[in-house]
Formats: sequence, structure tokens, C-alpha cells
Amino acid sequence: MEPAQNATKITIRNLHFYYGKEAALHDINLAVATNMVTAFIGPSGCGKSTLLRTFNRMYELYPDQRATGEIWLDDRNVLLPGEDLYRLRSRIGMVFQKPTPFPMSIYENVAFGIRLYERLSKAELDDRVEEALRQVALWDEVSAKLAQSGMSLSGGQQQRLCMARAVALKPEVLLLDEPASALDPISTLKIEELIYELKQNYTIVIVTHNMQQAARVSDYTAFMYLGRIVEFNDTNAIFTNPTSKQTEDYITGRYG
Ligand SMILES: Nc1ncnc2c1ncn2[C@@H]1O[C@H](COP(=O)(O)OP(=O)(O)OP(=O)(O)O)[C@@H](O)[C@H]1O
Repeated sequence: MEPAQNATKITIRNLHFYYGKEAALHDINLAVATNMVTAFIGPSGCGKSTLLRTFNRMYELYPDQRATGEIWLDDRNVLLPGEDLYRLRSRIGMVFQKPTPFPMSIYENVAFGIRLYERLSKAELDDRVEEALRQVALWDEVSAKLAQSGMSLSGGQQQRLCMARAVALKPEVLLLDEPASALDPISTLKIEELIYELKQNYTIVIVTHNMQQAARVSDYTAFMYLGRIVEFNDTNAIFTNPTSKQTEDYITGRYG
């Protein structure tokens, strides 16, 4: 489960995951460092998104999907049956591949989630919405049109709005599932810069198809293949000096 010289936010032990009877993850052991960016890379179907979705038990939305093993968030094993999933998802926020603003105003997109968890005055709520939009570097672009629909924004802005929605709840961990793969290069760059900024305050785990992106934004990288973690190390070591032949073949473009 190496490495984690930094404090550890999440520790995964002996995690297995099943879609019905089909096992998709096999004996995953991993330590995610606090306030760092950890990337999952590997060929299509290797289990990156499945692994990411175990962190906040997103799979619980589907009755035939289940995980066994342990996922420790600080000192809680969040896979235990009594875990409050509502609270878990407020501690571990998620942003998906396709920008998915709610069909409501820019302001409401951010305020909606906050209202579910907290009772705030209008002025406090306004402040929180502004703070979240500033954190994702969107405030200057939208402050004059907060009442407009979130759907009226560009794809890149919509994705930053979704990130604002996630950070507005003040989570400790942010899960990003291919957050830039539907975006143009400039919007992608903005998201990457944002990830760099956000790691001051959040522990970030990102799934990406794009190896250059993993190399640019992450501190640690796990290379996955067929539902297993083949190699996990600091990103520099993975990309310059992989220990496994499989990792080397993947990062040099021999397959995937
Ligand atoms: N809803 C599902 N039902 C059954 N099997 C699934 C489901 N979702 C994923 N799988 C299977 O689980 C395995 C891992 O899929 P997953 O989507 O996690 O891989 P991935 O590495 O994220 O792939 P990609 O890069 O293509 O998104 C694959 O074999 C896939 O077919």
C-alpha cells in the first residue's frame, strides 16, 4: 500500500468489489495522502471509476453492487453497515466526467446542496455561494449573472460550477472522475490549475485516461490493470522509473 510519507487521509485494505457475481476489483490496498493529489491510471475497464466510487459508496445506488474489505476515512471504516451515507458524501464530494449542472440558476446550483445540510441566513448563504465560486475561479465570470441558468454556461464553466457545488459543502476529500475529458484544451488547463489550487484545502483523488494529465497534476499515481493495482508510487517515479514491466508498457504507449 506504499507510499504515504505524508499524513494519510484514506486507507483501503483488502477491498474487493462486485457487479452482481462479477468481481471488478481484487484485493485493493492503498493509502491516500492528505492534501495531495492521487491519480488512478490504466487502460479502459481496469477499474479506475469503480475504485473511485467505493470511496463515498456511490455504488449503493445500485442494489446488485457491493464492496467488501475496509475503507478508513481518518479513523472510521466507512464500509461498515451503520455508516451515514449522507454524511459520508458531505465529507467526500464527487465531480463526474460530464458536467451535470442542475436545471436551475447558477446561484441555486451552489446553494441547493448547502441548504440540505445547513440552516443559514440569506446573507450567510450568499457568502458561501460566493466563496465556493471564487474557489473554483468562476466568480468573476458569473457574479453579474447569478440568476441565469447553470446550463447557459460553457462546458468548462459548467464543470467548474459542478466543482463549486462540491466544494460548497466543505468536504475533506474531492473525487474527480475524468473531470476534463469532455472539455477543450483551455478549459482542461483551467481545471488542472484549479486542482493544483484546491489541494491546499482538500485531499484529491482523480481518475484520468490522460497520462500527461496525471503527470502534470498528481503527486502519487496508481497504475491499475484488470481490477488490481499493479504499481503505486510517487508520480515522478511511476513516469520515469516504473518497477513493473506492465506499467512501463502502458506509460510508453505499448497498450491502452
Ligand atoms: N454497471 C456495471 N455493471 C457491470 N459491470 C460493470 C459496470 N460498470 C463497470 N463494470 C465492469 O467493471 C470493470 C471496471 O470498469 P470501470 O468503469 O471501473 O473501469 P475504468 O478503468 O474506469 O474504465 P474507463 O477508463 O473505460 O472508464 C469493467 O470490466 C467493466 O465492464
